[in-house]
Amino acid sequence: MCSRDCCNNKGPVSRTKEGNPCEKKTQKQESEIIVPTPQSLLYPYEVIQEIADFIVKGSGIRPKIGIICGSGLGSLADIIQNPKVFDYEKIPNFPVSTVEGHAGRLVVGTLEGANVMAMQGRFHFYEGYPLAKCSMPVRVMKLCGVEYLFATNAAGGINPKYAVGDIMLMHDHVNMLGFAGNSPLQGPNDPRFGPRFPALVNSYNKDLINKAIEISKTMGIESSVHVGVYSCLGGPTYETIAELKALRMMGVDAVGMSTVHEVITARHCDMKVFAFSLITNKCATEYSDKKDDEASHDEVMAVAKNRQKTCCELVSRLVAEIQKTA
Ligand SMILES: O=P(O)(O)O[C@@H]1C[C@H](O)[C@@H](CO)O1
Ligand SMILES: Nc1nc2[nH]cnc2c(=O)[nH]1
Repeated sequence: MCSRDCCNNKGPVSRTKEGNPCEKKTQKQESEIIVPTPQSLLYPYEVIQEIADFIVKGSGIRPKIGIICGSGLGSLADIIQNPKVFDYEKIPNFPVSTVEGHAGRLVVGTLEGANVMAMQGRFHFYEGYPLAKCSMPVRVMKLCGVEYLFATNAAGGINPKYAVGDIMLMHDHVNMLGFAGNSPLQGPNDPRFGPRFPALVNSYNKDLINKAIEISKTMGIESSVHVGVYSCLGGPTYETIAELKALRMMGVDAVGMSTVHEVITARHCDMKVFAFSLITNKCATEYSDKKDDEASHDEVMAVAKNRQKTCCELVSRLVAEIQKTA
């Protein structure tokens, strides 16, 4: 609210580059101008290092594989042996999870003999966090020693061949937030993390995709496992029919609200990436009055709960493969 008697503006005073137009500019006011912090400066290297040291010292483990649990897939962290659990609130400079199905804990331990750390709860853009904050834990993983990122998510299936409960191994993405000029790497680049202009072709490790396909055959689930393209939108709304049609025309097979900025951050610091979507709902691409066509978080959570055993087995077996060849 503007406090000047001369002013009729009773709304919130917005501090733009030009300042409040109804106040005379003074020297002091110039210094009050708020310039948004570039995303890359939100978590400087030293802060990430501090968080990583806290986790490595606190757990006594240097993890090689980092796992991000998607909505309703927190059980991927429950299978970790000898777990050392860190609540996000207790980790210095860590955000908190605000979404149902994302517990807000970091679990460090072993899986199939490999040292791993898992985020039971990720951060989303729609929670109000900038992308660099959403993907900051990936950099923490890197400085903890992580070489492989496993990112999982719940997603809507746009490809008409996909059924609810299927798994889509991600082999590429369409970065819709990036199209709009938003990136976790926006701002000055710190070369200790990676290069100014990272390439993203081959972001999704082909060997790991092939291994996962082989594993799906031994598990007898190969007919419900696909390889496809994921796209991340800002959320929290699910998509309109027109948006889904447009995404399908662009070659997108599954749509969600996460993962892409984590993958960008991981590739920037040269981590090997494996990612999959659990198809929790089918996205309608034609107009109809059916209530069934409406996505809901309850459905997402219920399907994830039903399929968590399969997802856990796929992840454990792939970790075992990596450990075997280490
Ligand atoms: O964290 P993920 O991407 O798995 O969660 C998806 C996107 C939203 O957070 C939520 C919507 O139901 O599921
Ligand atoms: N954007 C988006 N995210 C999801 N997460 C789970 N299902 C969906 C969906 O249909 N759309």
